[in-house]
Amino acid sequence: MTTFKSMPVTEHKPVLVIKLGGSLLQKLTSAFYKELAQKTQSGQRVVIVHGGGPAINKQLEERSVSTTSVNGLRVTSPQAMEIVQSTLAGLVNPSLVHELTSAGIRAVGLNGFDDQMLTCTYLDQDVYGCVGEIQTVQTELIQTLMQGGFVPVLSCIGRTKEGMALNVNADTVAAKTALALQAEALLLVTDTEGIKLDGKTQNLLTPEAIKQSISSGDIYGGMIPKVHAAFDCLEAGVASVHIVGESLQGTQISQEVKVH
Ligand SMILES: Nc1ncnc2c1ncn2[C@@H]1O[C@H](COP(=O)(O)OP(=O)(O)O)[C@@H](O)[C@H]1O
Ligand SMILES: CC(=O)N[C@@H](CCC(=O)OP(=O)(O)O)C(=O)O
Repeated sequence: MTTFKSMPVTEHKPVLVIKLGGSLLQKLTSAFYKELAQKTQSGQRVVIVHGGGPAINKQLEERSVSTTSVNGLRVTSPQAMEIVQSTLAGLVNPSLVHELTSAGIRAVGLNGFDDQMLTCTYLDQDVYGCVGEIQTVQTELIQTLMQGGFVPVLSCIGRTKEGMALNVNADTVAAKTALALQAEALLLVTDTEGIKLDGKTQNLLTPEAIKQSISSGDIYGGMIPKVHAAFDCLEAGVASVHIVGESLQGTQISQEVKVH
């Protein structure tokens, strides 16, 4: 059961949580950053959560450390965890913050250790090693930064109460953060323009249809943590969840199929 600690709400401005997948971080165009800058400069509150799977793979390979994946999650040994942490917090996060600030966005890099933001337990140490299950999202720092006009940029490193770093899938961090902030919308931005079935991007899918496509193997791998993140949010009241490409076009996941 995840608990959320947040500030007493004095003003409730809508928040948009945008998760940038590692698969597209290197490929983001200046048009994308410009659009994001326009959103933030118009007063939209934005929190960015990022992954970095390909960058982690590169660093692991350079150090000859191999990892496997179970249910779309990286099985993370203590040795791999050091590389995950140093890659996400030391390379990917500063590089993204640089791109954002260059586009005029007042971005501030964070990870789950900052003000004890993401407190985790081990998901299942025997199966996954150093992978975290988020127990608490402390939003006070994020809220304070947004009130000051900054854009928090959060990498998906969690911490145990004892101060051990744990690897958390970035889609899950984005979903839990959206829930804690009672965000109006969650955008999971990835390298494909939404969920494709039979080669076609689906504009709208229900959780039921997605579960069937997972069983049939039409939704697999890195898409699985994304759709689970979407289900968690929809169940808990984040009204709008989208899996999109860089153009911000793609698939909306909704309990209801709209009839036009
Ligand atoms: N039905 C599907 N439609 C689109 N992509 C899918 C589907 N099922 C699995 N995928 C895979 O999910 C990938 C996106 O997940 P992932 O690589 O983890 O991205 P990110 O780094 O953005 O989190 C796509 O590139 C694609 O290979
Ligand atoms: C536990 C787990 O799988 N963690 C992910 C964290 C990075 C991530 O989620 O990056 P993407 O956005 O590129 O998928 C990993 O080690 O790859």
